[in-house]
Amino acid sequence: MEEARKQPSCTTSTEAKEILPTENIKTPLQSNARWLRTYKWWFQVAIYILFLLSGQAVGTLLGRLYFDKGGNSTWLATLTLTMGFPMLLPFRFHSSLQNHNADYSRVQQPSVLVLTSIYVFLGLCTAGDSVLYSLGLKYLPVSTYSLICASQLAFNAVFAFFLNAQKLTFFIINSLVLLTISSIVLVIHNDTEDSSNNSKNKYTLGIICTVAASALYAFVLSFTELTCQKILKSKTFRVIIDLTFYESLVATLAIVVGLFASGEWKSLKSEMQDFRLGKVSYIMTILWTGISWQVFNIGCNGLIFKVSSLFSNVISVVGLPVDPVLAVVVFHDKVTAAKVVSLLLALWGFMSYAYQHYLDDLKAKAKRKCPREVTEDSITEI
Ligand SMILES: Nc1nc2[nH]cnc2c(=O)[nH]1
Repeated sequence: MEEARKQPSCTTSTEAKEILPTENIKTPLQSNARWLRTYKWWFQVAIYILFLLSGQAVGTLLGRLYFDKGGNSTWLATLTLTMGFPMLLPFRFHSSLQNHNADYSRVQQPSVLVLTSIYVFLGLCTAGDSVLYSLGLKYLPVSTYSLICASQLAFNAVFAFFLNAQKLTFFIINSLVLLTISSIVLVIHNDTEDSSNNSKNKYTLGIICTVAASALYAFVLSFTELTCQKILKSKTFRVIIDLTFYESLVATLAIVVGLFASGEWKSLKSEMQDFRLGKVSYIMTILWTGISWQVFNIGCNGLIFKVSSLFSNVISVVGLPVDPVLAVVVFHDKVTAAKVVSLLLALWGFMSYAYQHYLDDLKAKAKRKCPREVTEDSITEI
């Protein structure tokens, strides 16, 4: 694979360090600055991972609570994936006040027209993905659904290779394979749920929706990374919040149109009254599901900007077996060997991906010390 395809994302730790111009002569002050920058990067990545995993876990569990206790609206469930965007307003305001951030002001900002087109395009794709995601979940048994959903990693690898020049090393492919097997193990565990009496047509529709959702989701992640690389060229908190805010705003508007056009909104009042935990719990469940998914969205976009779209997707798939384990605590589901094995495989997959980043870091350090001697041979690539 040619040299030009090497850097996968808008900002890997490696890349962030390679921006520094002087190679060999370092004052203690420069070394300290580099050390601080590296640890700041790891800290930010850890926070975004936490946002993604906690948002996904709580959003999924509350979504399940909604349907378990009498909720029935697919459009409302879809809306919760994007409707939490107003909670980002204080962060937008706060980061506007800190507009003097060096990284932000150094990069020439794209025109309003370009930005609006990107937000509208990504928002509509996200709305489409959210509807397909919810329809898939409605028409398919959880097991079949999870199996097909795991394909989003493969879709992502393909999109990231072509759109983001993502390098596919041995450890990254190993990670993708382990994470896919981890999802399959979960499916085996859930096999009994396949006896649902969905009609054949609905089952086929569910499969088509889930495959399309997986492909669209993978495309949205890769396109977001491409936007970061080629158009935004900045990875500040403000840019991440702006993208998440406007993307969710457009997606929410599109989903609200769907909610009204489908006529489902008419049944929401009676649904709230019949909710088994009461009206207040109904509103709280919807509200907190929306907040959780928005936390997930920040984590997801943050990881795309700081690392790569594929890494963001890997973390979200690592989170899949976390949900059944949390359900053991929250819903008193049974602990099974399959759940534990799936979780261990997911962790192993994650470690494999993280190890690749460690190798990239080592390579970057060696390159700084001795720029001419380090070649791409130190990394196994396909
Ligand atoms: N297709 C798809 N849509 C999502 N929206 C939030 N998470 C996901 C996901 O894992 N897959």
